[in-house]
Formats: sequence, C-alpha cells, structure tokens
Amino acid sequence: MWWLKDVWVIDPSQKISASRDVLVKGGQVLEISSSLTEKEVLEKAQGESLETINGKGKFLFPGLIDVHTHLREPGQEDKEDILSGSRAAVRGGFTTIMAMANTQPPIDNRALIEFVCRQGERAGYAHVLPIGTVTKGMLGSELVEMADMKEGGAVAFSDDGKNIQNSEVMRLALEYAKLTGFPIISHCEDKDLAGEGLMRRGVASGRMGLRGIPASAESVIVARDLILAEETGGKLHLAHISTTESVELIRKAKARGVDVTAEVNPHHLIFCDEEIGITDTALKVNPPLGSRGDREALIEGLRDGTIDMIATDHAPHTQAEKARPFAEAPFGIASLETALSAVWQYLVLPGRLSLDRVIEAWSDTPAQRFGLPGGSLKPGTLADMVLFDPDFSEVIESAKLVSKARNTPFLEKTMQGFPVMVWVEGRLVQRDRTVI
Ligand SMILES: NC(=O)N[C@@H](CC(=O)O)C(=O)O
Ligand SMILES: [Zn+2]
Ligand SMILES: [Zn+2]
Repeated sequence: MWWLKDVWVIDPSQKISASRDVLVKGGQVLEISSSLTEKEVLEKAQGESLETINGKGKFLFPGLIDVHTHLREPGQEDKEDILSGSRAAVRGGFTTIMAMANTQPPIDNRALIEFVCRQGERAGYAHVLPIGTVTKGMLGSELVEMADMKEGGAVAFSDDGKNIQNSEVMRLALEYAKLTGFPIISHCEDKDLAGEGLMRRGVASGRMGLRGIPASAESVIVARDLILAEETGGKLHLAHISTTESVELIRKAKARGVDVTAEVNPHHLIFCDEEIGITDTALKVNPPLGSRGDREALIEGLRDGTIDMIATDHAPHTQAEKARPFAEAPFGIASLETALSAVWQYLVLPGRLSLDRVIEAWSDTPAQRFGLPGGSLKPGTLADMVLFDPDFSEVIESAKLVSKARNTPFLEKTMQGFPVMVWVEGRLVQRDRTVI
C-alpha cells in the first residue's frame, strides 16, 4: 500500500486541485482525504506493507494519456519499438499512449492491431492502445474493416503522416466512424499546397531560402473535414493543429455543434519558425512550426477549450537520418520524455497556462473522447498516476534517454519540473527518473 501525504492533487475528473492524502491499495486508488492519521492508515492497510511518501511541494495527478505517439513497430525498430517507446512514455509521465498506425506495414487489419496490443502488454509499461489506419495500406482509397479492428482493440482510426486527399473517402470514413463510435483522427495537409515545402512559408522561410509550406495547406483541410463531420455526424479529431485559421475554424464549428475535438503539440506552443536554424533538423516537424501569432492563437485556443487536448506527436527518427541536410532530414520531434517538462517550464511557470488546464487536456479529456480507462484518480479506479516535482532539474543527456531517438530540441539543455514517480495500475514503474 502507498500513502502519499500532503501532496497537491490535481484531478480535473473530480474537480480536485488541493492538498490531500492519497492511499493506493491493490493497484487501485483507495481514498483521497484531506488528511489521515497513521493509525487510520495502518488499519486500512490490514497488515499489507506500507510505503509512505512525503508529497509536500509536489503534485499528484492522473497518468497522462497521449493520443498521438509514433512507436515505429513493426518495421522501423531502429527508430523506436513498442518496448522502448512505452518505457520513454512512463519516464515522461504518460501511462497510456495511443500508437499511430503509420508503421511498416501500416496497422490496417485486425491481426496487426492485436500484435500492437500484445507487444504493449508484453512490454508492461504504459498501456499501449493501437490506432488503425483509415485506408488499406494508407493508400487513401479503400477503407479498412473498422468494426473488425475495433473488436481487435483499435481505439481510433487515422492515416496520420498522410492526408486523406480524396474527400469522398474522408466522408465515407466519417460515416463509418459513426458505427464504431470512434473518432477519425485527421492529419490535415493538402498535398498539393504543401508541395515539397520544408518549413512554414513566411518571412523566416524567405530569409532561409527554404521552400515553404503555406498555412492554408493545413487550414483548407481543416475546413473540409469540419464540413464533412457536420454533414455526416461522424466524430472527428484533428491532429497537431498549428495555424491561427485552423483554431478559428474549429471555434466556429464547435459553436455550430460539430462533433469535433482537436489537439496541439507542445512544440507548436513553445517554438516558432523564427527559431529554426539551417542545422536545426530537430525542429523540422510536420506540420511545421508556425509564426509567433500562430503560437499565441494556439495557446489561446487551448485556454478557452477550442483546442481540447495536448498530444506529443512523438516522432522518433535515427540520428543518422536527422544528421542529413535540412532538406533531406525526416520530419518529426521525439518528445515523450521532455514534453511535460517543456510545457511546465515554458508555459505553466511563465503563467501562460495553468497546470490544472494542462492536466485536464492531457488526461481527463482524452479519456472521455476516446472512451479509455484512466485519466482519473476516482477511488476504485486503477492507480495510473504521476508524482511531479516542480523543482527537480535535469540535463537532457543522450545517455539518460530511454527512447531510442535523440531528435529533441532539448538535447543538452537543462530543464526543470519532472515526474519523479510513476505508477501503472498501482505498480511503480519509474522512480527518481529511472524506469524500473
Ligand atoms: N509529425 C511528424 O513530423 N512526423 C510524423 C508524421 C505525422 O505526425 O504526420 C512521423 O511519423 O514521423
Ligand atoms: Zn500527422
Ligand atoms: Zn503524427
């Protein structure tokens, strides 16, 4: 049994943000009280061994749920695999991750869905929940067997990495999504508008002489998908929103009652295109980093609920790939191990976002939207939880990262605010930054 004393509990699912004592027994949250005496706790332990943690100055919240993680297995295990990715997840404070389907081969049938589930269970760290592709082979034309894949354990469908260019295919996918009850996760990027662009089109891309991707490449597809979701009544989730226009379109669609949710990635809330240097391939990401104005619009959107969730879009790549010239390096940032700390340091500490809002957007809301367990510390629920120390600082060193990837803009930087204990179903899986 665990007794977390005098810890600041943030649990948006129960509207708790207060100093509390928390008891965990048999893998479950037993009780959250204003304070407990040793006698009371020992009685409740009924002879079970007890570990007491002084939580003063620390936060306890539900294990974070990341709805957008690339784990690269099967097929590209040199970048990441399900074991290394799920270890990176718990090191970063995530107890549930939704695995994207753009593996090799893509997760487009029930057998592959079951494979990802099995590998996740075998790894035994974060819960790994597979996303299936929308179209067979991610080729954008023929829909997968969604109902069958749902039976196998799929929790959502997405061709992420690629846009579904054919609007009729997208419309049909949303129509079918109504039957499964699961959202279609859309990677909004008009292929022709994006062209061979490398970063956001604007003053910065002009100065660097790099081919730009216009903001409209994202926003026109956001507009299309919102119209199709409204027409079909299907559930839509928009991945990695990065432009001011997209935020505005979502705000208006929500006001009309469209069944849409949206996510934003930490890097789009923290960085902007002006910060990219020609050798900074770690900041080469899709969608590309936007302008300062976009960054402000995204923060405002997350604050007012237009954007519902934060998600990492953890996109691991090898060092050799990212060592290529900017034009040839792959898009993506590996972020499971640094995302929470980055949000704490760059957004919560300066007062741009409250920690309560961050936790809601990264636990309760994803659980609700995708119908997942977790995201709550209600008594009786499995104890997936994070103890966060706002004062713990650490240099992001290659040797300490448990992900196979090193493509993070925070490498060699000192960061502050980290999860120092993480439990999955009441089992301690990370302590003092070391995965157990
Ligand atoms: N975000 C990225 O830059 N890359 C992702 C694909 C994606 O999320 O669209 C990847 O799979 O590497
Ligand atoms: Zn994407
Ligand atoms: Zn992605």
